[in-house]
Amino acid sequence: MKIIVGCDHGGYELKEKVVPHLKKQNYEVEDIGTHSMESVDYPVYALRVAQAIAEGRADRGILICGSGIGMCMTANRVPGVRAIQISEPYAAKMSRRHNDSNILCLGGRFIGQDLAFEVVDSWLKEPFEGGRHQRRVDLIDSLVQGLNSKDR
Ligand SMILES: O=C(CO)[C@H](O)[C@H](O)[C@H](O)COP(=O)(O)O
Repeated sequence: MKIIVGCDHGGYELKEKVVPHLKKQNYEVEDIGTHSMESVDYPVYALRVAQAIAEGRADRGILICGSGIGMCMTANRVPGVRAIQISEPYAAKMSRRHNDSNILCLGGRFIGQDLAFEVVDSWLKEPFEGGRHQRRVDLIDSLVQGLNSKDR
């Protein structure tokens, strides 16, 4: 599984811990930065990761900013992205089982290393259940397409 990871300055410290944690488990990881604590704008990184997921250049994305909220808002503007902002493992699992979430957004200022690892690991390992949940996930995209249709 290939995982693309992005962060802003608020998520940099946690990202620096999450990337080696993923590599240790033999995931293929692309780290698109940022690569320091210097202040940057989170939408730039969120969009890069979201586009990579939408275009199939990576299987999953992880975005980390101060709260994870701005990253999540931005990523969900890209069709095909189902980003979540959460801080606990059961929500991570449910977002996989029922929503087939493909980007996990974490708050580097909200969550410590151990809990972050637990959330990431639960999220990566949990499968999507499909069935009635696939119908509902498909509806998300079709409803958005309807909203964007010129015929409406
Ligand atoms: O986008 C965010 C909130 O949704 C992130 O937490 C940012 O990291 C944060 O807004 C950056 O704030 P700063 O005061 O510029 O460090």
